[in-house]
Amino acid sequence: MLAPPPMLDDAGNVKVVVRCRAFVRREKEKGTQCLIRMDPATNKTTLLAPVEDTESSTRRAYEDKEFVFDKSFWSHDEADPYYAHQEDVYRSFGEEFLDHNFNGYHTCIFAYGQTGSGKSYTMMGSPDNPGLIPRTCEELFERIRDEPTPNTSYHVQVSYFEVYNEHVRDLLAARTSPSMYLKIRESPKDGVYVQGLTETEVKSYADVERLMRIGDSSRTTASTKMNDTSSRSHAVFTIRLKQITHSLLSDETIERTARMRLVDLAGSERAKSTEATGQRLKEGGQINKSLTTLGRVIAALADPKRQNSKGRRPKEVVPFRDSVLTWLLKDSLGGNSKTAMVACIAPSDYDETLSTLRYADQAKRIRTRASVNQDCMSAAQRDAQISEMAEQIRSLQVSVNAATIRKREEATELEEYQRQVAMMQRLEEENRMVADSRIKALTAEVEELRPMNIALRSEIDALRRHLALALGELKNPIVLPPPIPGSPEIEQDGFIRVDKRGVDLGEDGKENSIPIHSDDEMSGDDSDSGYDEGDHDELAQELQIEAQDFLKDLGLFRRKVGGDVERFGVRQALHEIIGN
Ligand SMILES: Nc1ncnc2c1ncn2[C@@H]1O[C@H](COP(=O)(O)OP(=O)(O)OP(=O)(O)O)[C@@H](O)[C@H]1O
Repeated sequence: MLAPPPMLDDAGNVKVVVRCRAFVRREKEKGTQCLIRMDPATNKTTLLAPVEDTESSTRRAYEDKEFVFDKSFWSHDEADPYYAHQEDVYRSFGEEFLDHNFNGYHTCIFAYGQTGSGKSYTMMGSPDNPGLIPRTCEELFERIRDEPTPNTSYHVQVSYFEVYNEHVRDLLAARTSPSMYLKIRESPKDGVYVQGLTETEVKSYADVERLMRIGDSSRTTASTKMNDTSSRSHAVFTIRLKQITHSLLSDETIERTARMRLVDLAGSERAKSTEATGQRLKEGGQINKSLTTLGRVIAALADPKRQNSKGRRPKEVVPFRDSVLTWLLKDSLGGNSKTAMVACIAPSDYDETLSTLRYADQAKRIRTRASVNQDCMSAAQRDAQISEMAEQIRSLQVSVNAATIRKREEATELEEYQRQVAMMQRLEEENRMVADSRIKALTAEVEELRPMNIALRSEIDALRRHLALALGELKNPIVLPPPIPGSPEIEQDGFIRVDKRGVDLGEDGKENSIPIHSDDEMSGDDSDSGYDEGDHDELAQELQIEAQDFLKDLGLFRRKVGGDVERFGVRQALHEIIGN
């Protein structure tokens, strides 16, 4: 059978208890006066005005202050019959809060007080005197073992983190350098949570003890004037209890999830008392800042105007987000949680103790509205949920597979691309090398052919000059003086036999070169001479045409040589020409 059905929505005030510790060695040595009186019967706590210090220059009027809380734990004098041991504190309300968890409520217990006032002692304690956290965990497993609800399976998870200098650090994760800080997120379903926090499944109290040791050794502590092992951070230990009960009668499944938050806050401190400097002073500043924000949150939540707003939106916005601590405790202080505050006080410090008691007095006016975190599901609904989840898993599997294939394809494509790029680079390099060697070969060839080219040019020039002369001679023939009679060189027919310097002389009367006449003959009737001016011009014209053709051919020849040199290189061009 399931546990008796709890009230599903339970509004109630934050439970506030106060605990006064014993003198520590430092206080005993100083012979410090005890300023606290407690009446366990009425739960009244009185802060006594200190006996005036006659030597002090500042004269201040102190007065006794009285406060009533849900419980006053007198842990000052062990000989006192009302002395509150660790066990008493746990039995008084720790046990009750564990009941709430088994009923499906979220709970939160936080210890508040000045530095060295006994918060860590109350929450964690020592191996000989375990505090609220180990006792709660131990009893949780005892109950699961000894009084299990029939047809119920239990799942317990533990997480442990600290808020140090406004950063969240996982105390169950291996320490890193530099420290790895976690982000805070908020969702409509889960409320405020720490993203990526280690949540370890635990099966026994021994498992929890091991995790507590790991977390405690990782926590940031330091020695100050007020406390040898002062916590420099707020530590949040969370237990998540899930109970799944299946009723065979109705074939229904009931799932209850409860979260227990056990918070050991860093102590408020005055730099003057702790004599902190450097890093310790900075830490102290951050601690005080977050505790001041917690004070403002408590004041806003405790405001009677807010309490009476009855569903209307209260005017003042609670500054939860002003510090990491208050943001994380948003649910515990102002929402779905049953919450308790343990105000720890030192017996001797009037101002600090008064501040703590005022804080606690305000907190007791805060009302929270806790509800049972329970899901009830019929077999049909459960089956539907299972098949819906199976479908979701299937579609996720498909997208994971597709992503894997895509990734693989992308990798192959990338490989191919890189291969192609490398090949292109290789080809480019080879091309460059080929071009280099061609340039070298061409340069050598050009150098080799240069003298031949020069010789050809000069030959062409000579030919051109020669031609020009020949043309000039044809246009303006040389007129020789009339022959001297009796000269052996002049023949009867009036023709000159040209001597060795010019044309072959033809004794035999064979054809010689151009006939040359005397002036007289030329000026007279020339019909008999067989040669006249008209013939001359004709011949000149023919020669000129021939010469022009020759020049044209020469031009064509040069262009062809130029083209071939361009196409085949000099040597090949020459081959071409010679071949032709
Ligand atoms: N109820 C108690 N009985 C005996 N000794 C106690 C008690 N409470 C605290 N002490 C001792 O007082 C000293 C300071 O306590 P503790 O470290 O718990 O203070 P704290 O409030 O956590 O300090 P801080 O804020 O600097 O971390 C410790 O030596 C602790 O053993």
